[in-house]
Order: sequence, then structure tokens, then C-alpha cells
Amino acid sequence: TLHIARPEKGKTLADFQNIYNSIAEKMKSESAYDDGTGYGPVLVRLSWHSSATYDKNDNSGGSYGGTFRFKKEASDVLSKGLENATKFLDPIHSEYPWLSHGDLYTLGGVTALQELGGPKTPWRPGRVDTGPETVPAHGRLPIPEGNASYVRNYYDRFGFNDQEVVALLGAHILGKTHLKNSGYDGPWDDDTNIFSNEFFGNLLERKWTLEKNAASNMQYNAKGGIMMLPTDYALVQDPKYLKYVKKYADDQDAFFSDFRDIYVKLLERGISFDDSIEPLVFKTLKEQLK
Ligand code: HEM
Ligand SMILES: Nc1cccc2nccn12
Repeated sequence: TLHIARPEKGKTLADFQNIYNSIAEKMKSESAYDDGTGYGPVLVRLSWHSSATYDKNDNSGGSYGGTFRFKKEASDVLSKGLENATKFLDPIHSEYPWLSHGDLYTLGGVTALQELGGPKTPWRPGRVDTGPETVPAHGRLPIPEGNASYVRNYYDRFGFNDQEVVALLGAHILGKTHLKNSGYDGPWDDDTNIFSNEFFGNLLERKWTLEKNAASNMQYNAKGGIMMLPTDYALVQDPKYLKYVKKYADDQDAFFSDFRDIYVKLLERGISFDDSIEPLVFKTLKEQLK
């Protein structure tokens, strides 16, 4: 499968900054969502799921075709909860119908990441919607029960190495798990909408106990109401992953720049962009206050 980027005709940084601002303003006005967590985390998760169907073996899946708009893809039980993110973005698409869904879902994640204090993340437009026949079959999303070799093998399909996998999973500092969505529960602390390297400090510094949760799934719990999925905890069980967990726990700047790089790589995986077109870097709302 070939995915050639075709940027929306005649649109400039200013046009995309307008969309960024619409999403960011809507995040601000609907900050009560999910008991005050806000929409940022679920928007980041949607950008990940819309890219997580990628397969390097035939270059299929990934963010290009915006196929998460189809029920066939969005109905994957492992995507439960993301209907909140697509419903949040529907009016944004109505306001800017010229923006492809692939660009909408990835721009939503970049906007959320920056508005939650994450790194400045370059973004390129040009994903082109493809039809329902291009929706990959279910089975390409990761399961939370996996161990380290499961995680390593899963991301091999993207061609991501150990360092990239650990950096990418640092996104789990954001938001929370919901029993009604995934059958996992927590964290229950309150600063789950500020992007930081704390996911790694939590993994290393807390005392973790493997417990059965209310949905009879096994998860790692620590005092103070934080939790880890089995796939999260795998990062400290495997010595090769553990090396990078320590690096990022010690160095927030290194985490921010490595997360930015692998997040961009994820959102653009499988797409051929014209390298003469400069990636766009958006201002945050705060940076635009007069
Ligand atoms: C081994 C790979 C991964 C697994 C098994 C996994 C699994 C999960 C699960 C079970 C949840 C809870 C969903 C819910 O109950 O609402 C979740 C939430 C989340 N995931 Fe992941 N995830 C993975 C990788 C990623 C990646 C690569 C990103 C982003 C770069 C990401 C971003 C998020 C975010 C931001 C949330 C919070 C969503 C919210 O608060 O509504 N995850 N993930
Ligand atoms: N916030 C959050 C979301 C998903 C997974 C996860 N593990 C630890 C924290 N966490």
C-alpha cells in the first residue's frame, strides 16, 4: 500500500493554527469531562489508536486513511471510550470540512499534547481519507495483559526499537483507565492531565502489588492510588527496557525530545511526505495571549 501525502490545497500554517485553536478552546470549555481530567488524554489516545493499525510488512493501516471514522474500526472492543474523542472532534470537522479525518485525528493528539504541557510537536498535513474497504481487520491493537516479549514483538510490526517503545509508553502519564472501557481501574490521583516523565519515576519508586481488580483483571497497584497495566509494568521487568525507564526518570528533557520524535514517527508511519514541505509547529493558546 502506498500512502502519498497530499496537503490540503492552499492551506497555510495559519489555517491549521485556527483548527488547533478551535480544538484547544473546546478542551478549555469542556474541562469538566471525565471528572475534571478533560479531553486531552482521550484525544492523545485517539491519535495513537488511529495510527496503531500500521503493519510494516505491507505498509497497511496507520493514520493515513482516517479509517477510525468507520464503525467497523471504532467498534474494536479495545477502543472502547474513544467514541468520546470522535464525538468531541465531530463539530471541529464540520467547522473545517476540508480537513481529512487522518489529519483531524492526528492534529487532535498534537493539540492535546501541547496544551497539556507536552513538547512542541511538528505536524504535517496531507493524509487522504480512504474507503471502508481499507479498514484493517480487528486484531492489530495491543492487549494490556502482555508481558515484555509481547510488547517487543508487538512494536516490531512498526519497526520501533526498545528506546522508542519505552519513550512512547510514557504517554501513560496522561488520563486514566476506566473499568467500563477496558476493565482496568485508576489511577485515582489528580494530576493526570499534565504531561511529564513521572510515569517512569512511578514505575521505579513505588512499591507495586499485583492485584485482581473489580473486573477480575490483574493490575499493579501502589499506595497513593496509582496503577500500572501488565504491559506498563513489563518495562521494569525487562532489563533492556529498564535501562530506558531509568534514563527517562532521571532526565525529563531527554524524555520530552524522545517522546516528541517517536510520537511524530508513529503519527506519520507509512506515509510518504514531500520533504520540501516544512513540518508545522503550532503555538499553544498561552503563547498566543496578547
Ligand atoms: C502496549 C501498548 C498499549 C496498551 C496495551 C494500552 C492500553 C491502554 C488501556 C487499557 C487504557 C485504558 C482505556 C480506558 O479504560 O479508558 C489506555 C489509556 C490510554 N492510553 Fe494506552 N495503551 C498502549 C499504548 C499507548 C500509546 C502508545 C499511547 C500514546 C502515545 C497511549 C495513550 C493512552 C492515553 C493518553 C490513555 C488515557 C486515555 C483516557 O484517559 O481516556 N497508550 N491505554
Ligand atoms: N493513566 C494511565 C492510562 C493508561 C495506562 C496507565 N498505566 C498507568 C497509568 N495509566
